Amino acid sequence: MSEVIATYLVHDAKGDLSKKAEGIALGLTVGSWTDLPLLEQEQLKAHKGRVLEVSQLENSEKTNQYLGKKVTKGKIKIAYPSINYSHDLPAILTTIFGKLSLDGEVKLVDLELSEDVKSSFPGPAFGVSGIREALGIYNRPLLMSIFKGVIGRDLTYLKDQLRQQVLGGVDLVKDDEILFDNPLTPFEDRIIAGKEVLKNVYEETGHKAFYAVNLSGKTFELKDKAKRAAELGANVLLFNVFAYGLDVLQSLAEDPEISVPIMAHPAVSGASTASSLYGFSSSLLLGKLLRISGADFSLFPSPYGSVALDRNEALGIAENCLKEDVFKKSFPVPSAGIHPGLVPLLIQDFGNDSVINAGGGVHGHPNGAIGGGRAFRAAIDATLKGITLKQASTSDEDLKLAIDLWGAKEVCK
Ligand SMILES: CCCC(=O)/C(O)=C/OP(=O)(O)O
Ligand SMILES: [Mg+2]
Repeated sequence: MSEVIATYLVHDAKGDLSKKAEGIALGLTVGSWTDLPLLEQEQLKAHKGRVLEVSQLENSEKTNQYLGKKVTKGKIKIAYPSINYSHDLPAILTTIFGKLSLDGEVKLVDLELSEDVKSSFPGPAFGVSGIREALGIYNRPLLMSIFKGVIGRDLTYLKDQLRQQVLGGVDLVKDDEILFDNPLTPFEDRIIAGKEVLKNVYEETGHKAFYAVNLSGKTFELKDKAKRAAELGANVLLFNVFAYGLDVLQSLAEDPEISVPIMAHPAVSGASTASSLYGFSSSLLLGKLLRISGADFSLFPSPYGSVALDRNEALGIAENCLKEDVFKKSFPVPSAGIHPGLVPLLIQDFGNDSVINAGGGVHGHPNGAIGGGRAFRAAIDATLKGITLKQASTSDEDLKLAIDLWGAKEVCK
């Protein structure tokens, strides 16, 4: 069947979940049903939403108190025939969660696309395998650092900070998502300067690294900027997807002239995902929908960082990034407040096909960004060898300084 199946989490005051489900299925497709003449019912059958599942879940009294009413919590699955909409996310989301997103305690927690609908989406152009091949790294998580304190600084400062980070052994360096086009470090100049620094470090040390430059500006300027970035040899485009929209990401990812990996930043997405009663699940928005729309990397708050995400949600994002599908896998990038002492947890939870991402955890190291990068690399190496960080720190000063400063969350084997 050519359709999209939506799964909703609902908290319904009327208490009749089946009636609510039927109301949604009809209301978002053919409107009223039973009072239609039989002939019309026959004609509209192909367009009617179908309720696939209704299950009541255990509700908490806390939710009733919060809402000031007794509600019934439930999971509802509804199939929407793809004949009703064009196979793009704006149409699909408007159909399955347009008016409904405004109608009380309803959260969209999953979307399943039939194979023919999936064929309208690009998925990651490079994916985990393509990024690994480009970097020549196959058997460990990637390590990424983040420019910090570059706003108001010039290109010389940016180049030096990039050099320090890469000399520490990181595989990628990303712009912070709040660094936009600006007169001191313009977008194109950052790409050119970044390539120069990365080339110099590679020639000096043999260490290869990529720079993810923040693609920003007005929506209708993005494509030309991205094409220019590709011409200049940009390694990766960082993109604040949710300040623009998933369909804008897709338009960049599927453009053959923009053959550059895209790194999706979750900025602004918290407005849509933070509530347990409304909006989207993080695993759907930051995992599945970013992947089908073409993100090669998906950044999200880790379960133990400075803006911690619920652990199951964070694991759900990673699962949706990596599960076998027609699309290439996208790299999950648990982030925010990450330091070398968290590496065992990160590898336990997210495995090798992930990117360990840190700003303060690199720049805040007593030996600077070089020490921070080296501490992370030592932590990754130790963890993959089954050695505790404490053990490893006896022979690695940078790692010792990091866990003395930030602690270490060892994972008992
Ligand atoms: C979830 C995105 C994290 C991010 O953008 C960022 O800049 C993290 O910085 P640190 O928390 O690692 O300093
Ligand atoms: Mg940031």
